[in-house]
Amino acid sequence: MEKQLEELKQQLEKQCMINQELQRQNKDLEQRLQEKEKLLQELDSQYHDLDFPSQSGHDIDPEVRKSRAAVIASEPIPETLEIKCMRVKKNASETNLIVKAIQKNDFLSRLDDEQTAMMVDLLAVSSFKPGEDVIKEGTEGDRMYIVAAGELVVTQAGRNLRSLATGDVFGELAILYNCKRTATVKAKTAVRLWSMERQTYRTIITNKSKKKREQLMGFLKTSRTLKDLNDVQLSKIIDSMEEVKYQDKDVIVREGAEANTFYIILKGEVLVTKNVNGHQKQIRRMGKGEHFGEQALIREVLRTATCSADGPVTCFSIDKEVFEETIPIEHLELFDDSKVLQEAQAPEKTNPSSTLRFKDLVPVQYQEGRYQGDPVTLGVGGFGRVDLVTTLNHGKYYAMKRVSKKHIVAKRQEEHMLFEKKILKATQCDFIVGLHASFKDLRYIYMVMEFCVGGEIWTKLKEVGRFDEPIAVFCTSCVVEAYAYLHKKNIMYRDLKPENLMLDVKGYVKLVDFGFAKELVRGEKTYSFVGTPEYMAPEIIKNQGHDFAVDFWSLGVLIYELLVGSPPFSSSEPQKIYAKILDGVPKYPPYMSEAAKSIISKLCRPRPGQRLGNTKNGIKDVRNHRWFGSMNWHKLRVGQLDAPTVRLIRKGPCYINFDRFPVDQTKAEEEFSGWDREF
Ligand SMILES: Nc1ncnc2c1ncn2[C@@H]1O[C@H](COP(=O)(O)OP(=O)(O)OP(=O)(O)O)[C@@H](O)[C@H]1O
Ligand SMILES: Nc1nc2c(ncn2[C@@H]2O[C@@H]3COP(=O)(O)O[C@H]3[C@H]2O)c(=O)[nH]1
Ligand SMILES: Nc1nc2c(ncn2[C@@H]2O[C@@H]3COP(=O)(O)O[C@H]3[C@H]2O)c(=O)[nH]1
Repeated sequence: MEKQLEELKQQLEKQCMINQELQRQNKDLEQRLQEKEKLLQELDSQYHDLDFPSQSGHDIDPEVRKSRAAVIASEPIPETLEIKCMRVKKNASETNLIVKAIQKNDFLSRLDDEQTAMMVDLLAVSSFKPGEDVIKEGTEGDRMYIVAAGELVVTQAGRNLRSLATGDVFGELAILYNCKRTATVKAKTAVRLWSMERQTYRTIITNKSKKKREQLMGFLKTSRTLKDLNDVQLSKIIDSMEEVKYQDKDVIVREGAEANTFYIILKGEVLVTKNVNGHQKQIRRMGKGEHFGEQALIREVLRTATCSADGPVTCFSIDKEVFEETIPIEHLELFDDSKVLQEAQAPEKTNPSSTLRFKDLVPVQYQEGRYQGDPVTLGVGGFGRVDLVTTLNHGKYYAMKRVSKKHIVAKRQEEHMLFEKKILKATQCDFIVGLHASFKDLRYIYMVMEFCVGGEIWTKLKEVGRFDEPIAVFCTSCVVEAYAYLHKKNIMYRDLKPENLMLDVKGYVKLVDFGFAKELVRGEKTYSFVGTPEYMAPEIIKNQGHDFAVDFWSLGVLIYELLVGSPPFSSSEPQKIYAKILDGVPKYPPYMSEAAKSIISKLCRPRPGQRLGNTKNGIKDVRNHRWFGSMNWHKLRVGQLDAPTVRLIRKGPCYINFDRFPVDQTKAEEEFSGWDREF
């Protein structure tokens, strides 16, 4: 027995030693693997522009595809607001708590003083008993909260994440749009909360921004110097102006100094004095709506008087340089791209919609692989699915977008859908996907588009990491031409991102997905919250009203993402993305060229009026930027340039440049409300 035990012990010891040796070998192997991976990564980063993976499209479960979804706040903004909630007067310590909470929150702290003050004023109070849910994971959010007193717990899928206490902010993204709640927040003790509904927030901010613009317009119209400018030009000046604050006795303008800025007083009073025999003599006192320093905008003069703040003063100011970039002083005309655009439109395409019948379209099937025999799906977006179809008789391929009518109604996207079709139908541009026909039945609406065989720029970018400069320049140039065409027709695109750029057979880039495009009268603003978080301009996030300038902001973001592989303002949490955008300073990697940095920083200027593309020469200034080097815009327009993007396109079955999607087993419900009568 003892001998057996001894043998067993020896065997165990032997086994232990073997295990240890195996563990050591494993560790060695792991280390070698890591080293190999690192080497591969290094090689990959050195040769990313040359290498191209040889395998065909990946199998994709639509749930896990990591392209970025656009967001939208779809409620209409009423002109006036009846505040349903209990508006509570706050005492000093409550105000202090709220302001501190806002200041320590990533996103809210970027709002301006006026918006913060308004928030303090409008927060309503609510109470919850221990155990009650304040927020339920997965539901749609409609308000944000600040903890006034008590303790709460945050859980996600039943897992405890953290506790929240007095002064903590939660659910703040919901004041921007109807996002899904990412966690459950439950009262642990009895709690008192400050809360603000999105509808309240957006209505107040929007109406305030509108009023402010109207007021500034009124102020500018009283200026004799600016009297010859029309509303569109005045609106552009407002877009370029910056708010500046002064304290009591601050000298804003000093007599005899060089002059280069024009001011409008928004708040407070300004004293105008002049030096008379060595003494400062007061000439006048100016107040809200009055302006000074306008001489500087038209002629080289030294300041003729001193203007100083009498108490705290807020002004809206514009520098001479910026003013001249915004409005051509010599001849006050807006840019005219009509000649260029006439060239861009040629040659005209014929619209074959009359010959295309729904019953003649058949799905194309995968010819090999896991999904062999299944219909080919080219893409799945937030609203629809795009399938590859062909015609029975002449074998042409089309991309057919199919969207559930019920889903459109549920998401209140009826108008957007009708507009998307209207725009695509009216569009004849080589840089915008062509629409051949549209159909509808009880469950779906369908749009039959030209098939962009080269796939998404987004997929190509993920495959190679980042683009070399010639490819990025080429892709961006195509977008610039699409913009020139759309803006000329007074259409903003509003959803630029690599996911919405497709390659045609020649490697030319086309814009797809016009779900967020909108027609806008020049000089007017729109106040909806739309776009993809990473690509959103600061004025959209701040609900200040936006226009065509948002497309130039997103162009800057696109150039950055094409060259770097990820966008300049990014995070896994949308509120952090918005905070970064409002900070507005992208970090440029060392390998980025000076020309690229220059064009990105000019396109991503926070003030829309100062943005390249939106200044006095319009889109011509973008085309003329040195980053485009010797781009031959004419050859590009007529399709005579060799596209450097062709080397990104794989050869093989027609779906080889697309990810593969499993067949859609679901069937949308029927929808009878009739919104699609005009579709
Ligand atoms: N003309 C086309 N040719 C080839 N593929 C296309 C075409 N149009 C769309 N696709 C593919 O289908 C995907 C979804 O299309 P689209 O973006 O129009 O749908 P959506 O539901 O409106 O998406 P989103 O969520 O961006 O609003 C695209 O990203 C692309 O991969
Ligand atoms: N998802 C998540 N939410 C948290 C966490 N800590 C606090 N919260 C808050 O819980 C809230 C749940 O609803 P939201 O997704 O609107 O916003 C969430 C956050 O404000 C956390 O660690 N993860
Ligand atoms: N010289 C002068 N400037 C005035 C008077 N009232 C207001 N101002 C403003 O004071 C500003 C001082 O700088 P500017 O000379 O550029 O433009 C001047 C006017 O806009 C006035 O009576 N005389």
